[in-house]
Amino acid sequence: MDGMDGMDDLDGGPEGGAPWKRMSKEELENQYSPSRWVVRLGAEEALRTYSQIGNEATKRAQATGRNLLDVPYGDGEGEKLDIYFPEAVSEGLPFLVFFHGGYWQSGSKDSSAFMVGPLTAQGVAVVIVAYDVAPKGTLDQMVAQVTQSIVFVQKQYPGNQGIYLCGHSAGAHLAAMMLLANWTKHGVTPNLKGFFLVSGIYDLEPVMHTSENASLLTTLEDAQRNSPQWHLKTAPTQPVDPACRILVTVGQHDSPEFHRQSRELYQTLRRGGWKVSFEELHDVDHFEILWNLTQKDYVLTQVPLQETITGTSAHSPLLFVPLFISSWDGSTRGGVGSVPGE
Ligand SMILES: N[C@@H](CC(=O)c1ccccc1NC=O)C(=O)O
Repeated sequence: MDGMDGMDDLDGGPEGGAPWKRMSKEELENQYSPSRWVVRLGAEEALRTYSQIGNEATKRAQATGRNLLDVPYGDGEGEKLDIYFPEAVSEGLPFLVFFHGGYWQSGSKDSSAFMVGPLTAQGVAVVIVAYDVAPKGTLDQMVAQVTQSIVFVQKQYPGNQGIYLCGHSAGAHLAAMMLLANWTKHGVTPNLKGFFLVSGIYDLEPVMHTSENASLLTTLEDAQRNSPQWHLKTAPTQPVDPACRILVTVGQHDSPEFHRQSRELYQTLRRGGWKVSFEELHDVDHFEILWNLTQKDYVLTQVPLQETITGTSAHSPLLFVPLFISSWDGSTRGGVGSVPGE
């Protein structure tokens, strides 16, 4: 079940120092440019397709279901969220709250409703959160906004059947930062039941050294303060709800650095006592991993698998899991950090 011991030391490794520290500037740049690793499209085309699929999914979601759009969760202009409800009215709904990616400097809630169709069809309310990307927002502000959005959902829907956080890429970083949140400060403890962390970055130090993102993080202190991997390693946290689960996923075609980031977060969380699973998703890149979430069929066809992996009821938003593993062909299960039956 383990098999990964000895691989999780951020500053360890046979030659000493994290692997990225031995990379040339160009190599580091390459490792942290997800679009350079796509296999079926060119980089530009992949980014364009990603926006297009996100836009279309959002238009569809807004036109077909019950929703509340541009709901303010704070006083700031950018502090808005969209809520998409399932058709069946129910007292206590599970909520999936999604944070988009875009390297903390692009992306928007208006093109990120990828998973709304399949999840609302399964009885899950989906919340897509906007936050102030750079240069308007700093990382500290984005983390504060995301925290506030979750507090808002809990206060607005105190009878919810669980809040499940999902983030992609930079959004997975923001979701993972919520593992460290001090909720008592906010006067409410959200009913957090699960985290779905998709192709995220959890140690921000290497990002400091990439051109595109240098403006986000100017000091090592900024990077560490905003690195869930760093905090969880030095001061492990505990879930408020012991049943809370975490799924850390990365696409097969994500870069080796993205793989390392996910694996190391998984290992640190496992050591800290969290109920965490790791999945490398077969034959998907950094963007396709999210496109798959628009595909309703996967939910319906993979229910038995979902039961196996999560051990939860068929009406749980962990139906998300089968979406993630939609292209699973049997050969990647049980691979690197996966914890069968957990
Ligand atoms: N300039 C980046 C863009 C990028 O990383 C990205 C784009 C859309 C959604 C998520 C992304 N990555 C992490 O947040 C790239 O080379 O792919």
